[in-house]
Amino acid sequence: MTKYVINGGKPLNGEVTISGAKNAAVAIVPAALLVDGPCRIENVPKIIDVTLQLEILRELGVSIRLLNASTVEVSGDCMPDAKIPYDLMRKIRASYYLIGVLLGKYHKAEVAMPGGCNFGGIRPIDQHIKGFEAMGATVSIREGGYIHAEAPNGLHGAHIYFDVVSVGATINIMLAAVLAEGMTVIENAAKEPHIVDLANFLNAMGADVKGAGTDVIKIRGVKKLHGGTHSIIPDQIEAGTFMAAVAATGGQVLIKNVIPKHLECITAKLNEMGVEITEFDDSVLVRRTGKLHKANIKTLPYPGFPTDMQPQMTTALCLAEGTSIVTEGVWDNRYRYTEELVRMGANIHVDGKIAVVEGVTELKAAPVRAFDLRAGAAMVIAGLAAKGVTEVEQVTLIERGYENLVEKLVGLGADMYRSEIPDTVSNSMATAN
Ligand SMILES: CC(=O)N[C@H]1[C@@H](OP(=O)(O)OP(=O)(O)OC[C@H]2O[C@@H](n3ccc(=O)[nH]c3=O)[C@H](O)[C@@H]2O)O[C@H](CO)[C@@H](O)[C@@H]1O
Ligand SMILES: C=C(OP(=O)(O)O)C(=O)O
Repeated sequence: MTKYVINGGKPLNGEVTISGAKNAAVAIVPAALLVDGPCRIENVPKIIDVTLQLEILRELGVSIRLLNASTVEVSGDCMPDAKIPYDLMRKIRASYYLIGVLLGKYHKAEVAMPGGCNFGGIRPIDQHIKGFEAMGATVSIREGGYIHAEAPNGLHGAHIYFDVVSVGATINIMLAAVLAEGMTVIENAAKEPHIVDLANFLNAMGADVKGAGTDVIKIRGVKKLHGGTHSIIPDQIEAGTFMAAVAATGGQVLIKNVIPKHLECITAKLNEMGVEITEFDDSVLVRRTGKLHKANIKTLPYPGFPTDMQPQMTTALCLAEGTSIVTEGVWDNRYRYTEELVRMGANIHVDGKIAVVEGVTELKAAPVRAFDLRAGAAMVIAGLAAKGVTEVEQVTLIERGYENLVEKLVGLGADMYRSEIPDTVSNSMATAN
């Protein structure tokens, strides 16, 4: 069992450098398989989801060289028929990008259903399937939870109108379309920064993708892609998490290696809450000295407020004066973590997609669990703000998406450490209890 032990109640001060974006890296790493020749990918975050994505590529026989701590070189050749272990695929969401990649390059794919954060219900892939079918593939779900997709005559361009704005479906269709015959048009596409980063990567390798970052993306298929170099954008959500942490604890932190434009929706909300933010070219200075004010938040697809920042901001709002209303506009159920905040003295009532947060003057330290990646980040923020010792369990879920979180927070003055109790010891403790 691995946990974080946090002796909270101290402000954060200093400088922190943001790593490459998880949700861009987990798309760009498999996208490298579309390329003939080696691709050098820089600013790759050292997080569990990327490690797993690289392991999946190794299962496909791909050669991967780690050139330094944050640069990998991926060769485009693979054994498309190799069976990737189910257990590996279902550990992360982004494993399903292998469908778009393998279907696009080899015209067939058989991969296990993906995993990822559990928001209490299914995470559908109907829009992905609709897109692949429109491009000429047949898709079926087979025994053992495997998705089988094939297009014996190759994929052709298509006009696809998504019923919902989906990051995953937009990426999967972009991956499938770059080598397809003719033009694919995606309408009602997602506009997140990682969609633009993927398009920039693909274009740097010789693809013809236009309109990424708007809700209409046009992809003209090309015969082949060539190798090259690409640097992954900074992680909007990691930066936002540090911003929310400073809001909750107070203090002053310079957050470096960010694209301030990607943070605007978070910056605007924190300003409303009384947090001062100064933007520089590639950094933001976040400062909170006074009280926090209430704010209402509604999560929406980009450029709206990101759902992946909802738990962290709700945690900061627990300490704001007055009543704040949070509305989750993307997922049906992303409030499970609020039970843990209530155990720390927060006053939150959840009704469906709405959480009503009555501010309290302090949170109290308690043992808590990370229910998922961002829920875990919220627990860390709560632990940093609460006086006393908070222990956060199940932190490997947090490490799916945050590089060196403990080291970065300790560098800002947090009093915390990562405690690893070998499984045999923790199992015998559980039995004794
Ligand atoms: C690896 C990755 O990038 N994960 C992110 C990605 O997840 P992911 O790509 O899974 O999320 P989507 O954007 O696809 O989901 C958005 C909404 O669309 C619905 N939907 C999605 C696909 C589909 O075929 N049918 C359908 O109805 C989902 O249930 C959800 O309500 O975007 C989410 C929304 O910003 C983020 O929370 C995740 O961090
Ligand atoms: C929900 C998230 O990730 P995933 O889609 O990979 O589970 C997240 O990054 O907050």
